[in-house]
Amino acid sequence: MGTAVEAASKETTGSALSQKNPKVIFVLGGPGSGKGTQCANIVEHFGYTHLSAGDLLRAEIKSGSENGTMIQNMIKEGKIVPSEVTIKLLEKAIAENENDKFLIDGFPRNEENRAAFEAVTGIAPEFVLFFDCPAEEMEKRLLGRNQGREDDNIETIRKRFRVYMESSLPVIEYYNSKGKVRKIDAAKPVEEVFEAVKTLFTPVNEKAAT
Ligand SMILES: Nc1ncnc2c1ncn2[C@@H]1O[C@H](COP(=O)(O)OP(=O)(O)OP(=O)(O)O)[C@@H](O)[C@H]1O
Ligand SMILES: Nc1ccn([C@@H]2O[C@H](COP(=O)(O)O)[C@@H](O)[C@H]2O)c(=O)n1
Ligand SMILES: [Mg+2]
Repeated sequence: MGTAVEAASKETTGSALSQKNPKVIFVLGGPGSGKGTQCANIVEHFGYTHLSAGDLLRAEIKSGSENGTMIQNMIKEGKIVPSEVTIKLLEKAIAENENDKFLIDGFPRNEENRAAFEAVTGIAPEFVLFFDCPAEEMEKRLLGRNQGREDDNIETIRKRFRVYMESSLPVIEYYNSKGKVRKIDAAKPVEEVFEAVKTLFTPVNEKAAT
């Protein structure tokens, strides 16, 4: 059977993205750090398409897919869904969109996600936008989010924090060692965070003119 990465790389030639060379930015940070909020701002100002891995998984549950029950159970437990499932959803979303620049939010969440995405798609991110926020602030935001998410309860939030520390931070460290991480202080108010984000998306010549 082999590892997920081996299985994934066998599919590279048949990747749904073989006709496309998209520009990808990974948007990472703890649960509730503000990834979705800031992605919406970036979409509005800079013309990217936002793909949230969590939203794609939740849509897959709603669609009545055969993987729905498994995904629902993993989300309830704050666990990471196997890469092949999430990568297929991301590939399809990228392939079906006419845009060629994407914010991939909440992915890669662990080393398996990272290595399998690279093996399947051959895509390396332009950079990794990392929202750095203290756990107490993230907990407060998640408990106040009020969007009816099944994982916004204190028990699941604690599990998600553990997975973030153990599995997701090492991925951020990996990209940091490659000089790809752009760290933003995400504990500030939304507008201030976006001011910092903007500087990463504004071309250098435009910055000089202002
Ligand atoms: N800078 C901020 N200051 C205060 N509240 C914020 C800030 N950014 C986002 N929020 C609020 O915090 C909550 C979580 O934000 P958001 O959904 O963007 O986080 P996320 O990183 O996408 O979380 P998850 O990983 O759970 O999807 C939302 O209710 C949002 O309105
Ligand atoms: N790469 C991913 C991303 C998310 N999940 C699961 O979805 C949950 C919610 O994700 P958000 O980004 O919307 O917070 C997350 O806790 C995981 O259960 C995943 O498996 N793989
Ligand atoms: Mg989100």
